[in-house]
Amino acid sequence: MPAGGAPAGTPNGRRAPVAVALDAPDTATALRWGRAVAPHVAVLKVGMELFYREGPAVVAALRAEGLLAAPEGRTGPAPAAPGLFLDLKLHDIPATVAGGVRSVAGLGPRFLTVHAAGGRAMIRAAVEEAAAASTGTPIAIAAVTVLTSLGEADLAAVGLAGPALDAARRLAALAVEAGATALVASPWEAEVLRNEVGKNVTLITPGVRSKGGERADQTRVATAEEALAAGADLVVMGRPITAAADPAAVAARLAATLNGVSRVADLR
Ligand SMILES: O=C(O)c1cc(=O)[nH]c(=O)n1[C@@H]1O[C@H](COP(=O)(O)O)[C@@H](O)[C@H]1O
Repeated sequence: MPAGGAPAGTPNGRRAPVAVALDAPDTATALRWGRAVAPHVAVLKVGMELFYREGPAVVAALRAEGLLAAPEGRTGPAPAAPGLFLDLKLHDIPATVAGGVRSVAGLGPRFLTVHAAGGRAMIRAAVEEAAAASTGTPIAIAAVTVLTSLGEADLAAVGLAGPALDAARRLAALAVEAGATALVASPWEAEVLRNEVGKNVTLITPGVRSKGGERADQTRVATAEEALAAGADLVVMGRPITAAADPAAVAARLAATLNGVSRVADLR
């Protein structure tokens, strides 16, 4: 049992560097999934489907059950519960984005997403507001580079100069320069981005699937092991876990497999 009395997610007591996307239609479903996976993973992600319907109350409900760490910060060498990844993908004029950050800062997210394509001033506004409004654990502004659902033809269709790797590099550099301390990209870009932004930026990769697994709407995909080996700190997984017959078993298996692969010991 790790210090702090947290349940052991992996054989050595570390939580796996996985953010489970709770893309649930309601709080009851999110709580059910959260109970199943929280003992095994470092982060729970609340995104637009759940947050638009349930609002801040869903975060309070997850915390009330001990499924999310308290916003005040660490209580010991091992986190008592997963951290909150609030995935709202803010993308608007700087003042509006700053207002959005201010409105959710009290929820104590460990990560909060903005679209890097919103530009330097917007990202800087988010970063500054996050620093000013944080009430506990610092909020990392995570800039989403090129969505993992997009392929090369999609980039061309929206007028984003590709290939995806170049677009991700460009957006990552801009975001880090504007103060973002986390980046979201596909596993395909992880190695290059890691080399370019250094080790102090948290690299988050969605688009994670098992070998031959159902891609659904994802395009630039790899396995969790591949993503971590390429330099990711945290992999995001939703449906491969939450749509499984037994999400707890899938999360436990994943945690056991990833134990030892991760670069960061107790991400949260
Ligand atoms: O910001 C994200 O988390 C994100 C960025 C991205 O480029 N691609 C992406 O899939 N995501 C999120 O990661 C999760 C992936 O879910 P699954 O495809 O079900 O594993 C979803 O909640 C997406 O909103």
